[in-house]
Amino acid sequence: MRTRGDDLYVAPDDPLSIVLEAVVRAAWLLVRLAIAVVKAVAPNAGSAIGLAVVGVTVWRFSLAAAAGLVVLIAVALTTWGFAHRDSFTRQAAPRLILLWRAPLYRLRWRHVAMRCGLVVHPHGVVTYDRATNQLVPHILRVVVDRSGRDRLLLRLPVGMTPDDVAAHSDAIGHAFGVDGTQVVRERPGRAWLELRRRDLLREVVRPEPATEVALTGIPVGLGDDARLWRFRVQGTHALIAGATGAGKGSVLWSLVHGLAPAIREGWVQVWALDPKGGMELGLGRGAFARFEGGAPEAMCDLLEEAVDLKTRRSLDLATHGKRLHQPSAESPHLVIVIDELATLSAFAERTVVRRIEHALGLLLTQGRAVGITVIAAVQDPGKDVVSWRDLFPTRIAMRLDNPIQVDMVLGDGARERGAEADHISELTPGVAYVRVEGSRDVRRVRSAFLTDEDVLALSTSLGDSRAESAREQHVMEKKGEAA
Ligand SMILES: Nc1ncnc2c1ncn2[C@@H]1O[C@H](COP(=O)(O)OP(=O)(O)OP(=O)(O)O)[C@@H](O)[C@H]1O
Repeated sequence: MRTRGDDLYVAPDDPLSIVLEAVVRAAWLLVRLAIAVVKAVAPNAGSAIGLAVVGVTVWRFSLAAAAGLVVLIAVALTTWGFAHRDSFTRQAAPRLILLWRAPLYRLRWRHVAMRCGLVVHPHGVVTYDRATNQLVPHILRVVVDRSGRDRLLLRLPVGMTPDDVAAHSDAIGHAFGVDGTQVVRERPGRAWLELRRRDLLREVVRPEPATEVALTGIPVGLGDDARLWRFRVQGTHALIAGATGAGKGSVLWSLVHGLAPAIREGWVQVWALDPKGGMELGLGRGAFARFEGGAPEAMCDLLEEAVDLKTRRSLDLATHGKRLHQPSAESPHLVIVIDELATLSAFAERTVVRRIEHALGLLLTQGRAVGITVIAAVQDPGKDVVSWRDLFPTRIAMRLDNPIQVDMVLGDGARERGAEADHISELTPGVAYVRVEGSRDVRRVRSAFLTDEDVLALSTSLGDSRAESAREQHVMEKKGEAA
């Protein structure tokens, strides 16, 4: 006799039950996928509107109508792309890419963050069931910019800092298949994670035509954010560190190129010291008001002359009750360029070494307010240079040999925050990392490249204009004497 219980009994290997279970599981998976897609798409207005329009078209009309709409939009965009490539690349391309990339980042983010170890490890008892949701950063915004970077604005969970994100950013970059990453602080509790998909700095950067000069920011190259790299000259000293062939020379020449109009007008002067016998700076010596290339005593004398100038200017400022020097043709801003700081005193006698160190120390500690800027290049930031390093507010790390040198130049933790100067390729001389003024963040840049012909032309034109103004001054003096 069969009981009620026998009727309900279904054998585990019953084909019908297997199919039913598979259907239920598939439906559940689809629902979860749909929820995940909606959650990933919803925060991005563009993707959300696009999805909604397609959904409504299918619902109100038909699938074919929705497909037709998509094809129509695609044809319109392709025509725009062919007809006006520039405006399409500038305006449409980043927005279109964002439509699919933003949801994709959101869909994969939690999994990638957990796998890469970007997780807060809670202390004490975790009572909230879904606590893991709060242990990885939350993506607040995704931005795709024209320079080939995707930027994710993260809200950090309690217990996590931007440095923690930076420490795991390399692994996250690999997971998303990008070339490089960088972390930039936004405000407390938030940080931008920048993922570099295309490297703007792979191409050689040509110098901008030098126009009006502002000593607070001379354009010397390009940043990987597609903005100009501006080099502050006023009120600072700069140390440029890079292995041989890293492109230190191109930073110096780009700077002289950018200063050229002011040099012509006479309110900026560049004095150059090239301890390597003029190999680097000698080519364009016409650009410099003073040049010494090799003899330690002569270089020392030049530095001491600059110290005398500093003393005179300090007295002058004090007499007139001023705190800051204003450059003018009578009292030009002085830029002292030293091509290899470590060899400046390497071959000098002890007394000369002491004089050089004394003069350099005075210029670095007291020169800024009186319109004197020292810009020194160095190959090995470890050797003999460390004692000077802290006196240079602006520091630039070009290609370096090891990660320790990066922190030595840019400051502790700079390497971890993305300044991978030891990973700069030998094939991209001129690429460097610089500290962003007023913050601990670093920026990746490439200096503009002036060929030897450019340097010679610059040197000749600046040399000629200086000779011309010397002639004019001589004539004026003669007239004055005659009167
Ligand atoms: N910004 C740049 N863009 C493209 N190529 C560059 C750039 N800077 C330098 N180069 C190339 O790299 C070579 C080496 O550059 P440079 O002499 O400036 O390096 P350096 O760091 O001054 O080396 P060293 O310390 O040995 O003098 C140059 O001859 C030039 O061909």
